[in-house]
Amino acid sequence: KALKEYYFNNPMWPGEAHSLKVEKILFKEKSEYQEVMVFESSVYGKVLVLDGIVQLTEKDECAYQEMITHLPLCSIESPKNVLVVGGGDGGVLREIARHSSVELIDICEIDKMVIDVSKEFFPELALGFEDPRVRLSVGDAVEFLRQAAEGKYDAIIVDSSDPVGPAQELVEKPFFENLARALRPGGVLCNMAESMWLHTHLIQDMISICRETFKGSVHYAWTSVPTYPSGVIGFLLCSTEGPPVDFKNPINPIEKIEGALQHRRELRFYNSEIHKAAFCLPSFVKKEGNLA
Ligand SMILES: NCCCN[C@H]1CC[C@H](N)CC1
Repeated sequence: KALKEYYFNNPMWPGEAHSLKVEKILFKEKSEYQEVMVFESSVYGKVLVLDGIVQLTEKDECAYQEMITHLPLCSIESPKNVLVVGGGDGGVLREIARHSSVELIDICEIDKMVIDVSKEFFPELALGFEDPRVRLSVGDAVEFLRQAAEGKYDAIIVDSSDPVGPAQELVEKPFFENLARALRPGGVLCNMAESMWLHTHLIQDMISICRETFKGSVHYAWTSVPTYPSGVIGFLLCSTEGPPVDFKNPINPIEKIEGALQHRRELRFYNSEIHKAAFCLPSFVKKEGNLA
């Protein structure tokens, strides 16, 4: 009931709610930043909820974690230094670990409770923290990016929650400018970019900021995540000035990376065909948001 009420009043999707039957609440506490809850659902396995918003479910998390990771990493020759902003559940780390060329995985997550809860209830995601290449910083990514060395990373993945809580600052221009500064020439950013059904204005604002900040290319891609509002979620793929990046044709296909498909947990959603398809947009999206 509580989950439903919040959805009807949530500014991100006013007037709509998507409900899951709660079999059993497994964890519910307030961290320094948000309310963290885990419950057992009837058909989607365990569910992680932050401030009443579904972050991931065991059944469909593969679509989001695999796409947000491999869309950028399969678009550049051999990624070495990667940064994750957010992603405290560990799912993106699990996916980055499939890329044998990667030598350093920095992650900056603000809420330690999310990490601890994932380790307790979502071992299939938290296994991402076990990779020796992972270097964890618990803190505010805005500060982390201010301090980041110029041109340090080949790829940055912003796996954030919605910009209505701790992640509010992650959609503002100064943050994108620091993301661009921390990337090498021809480096790539993949940013969670909400739903094309619900958030075209927010997406347009982010695209305008990115077009000014990233002098390479800026593209919108999307995937299906049944437990997110409207059932889809998008990603902004940006590259900095330098060697051009063709996001729509993966030059580093996952199928050709030794051991990638089976590394730790089998790849369930992403493949090179769905990579290309992800950039195909409905007409209203191309028209409305000049998201071509
Ligand atoms: N790392 C788990 C996914 C976090 N991404 C967000 C979850 C909530 C959604 N409304 C938007 C994406």
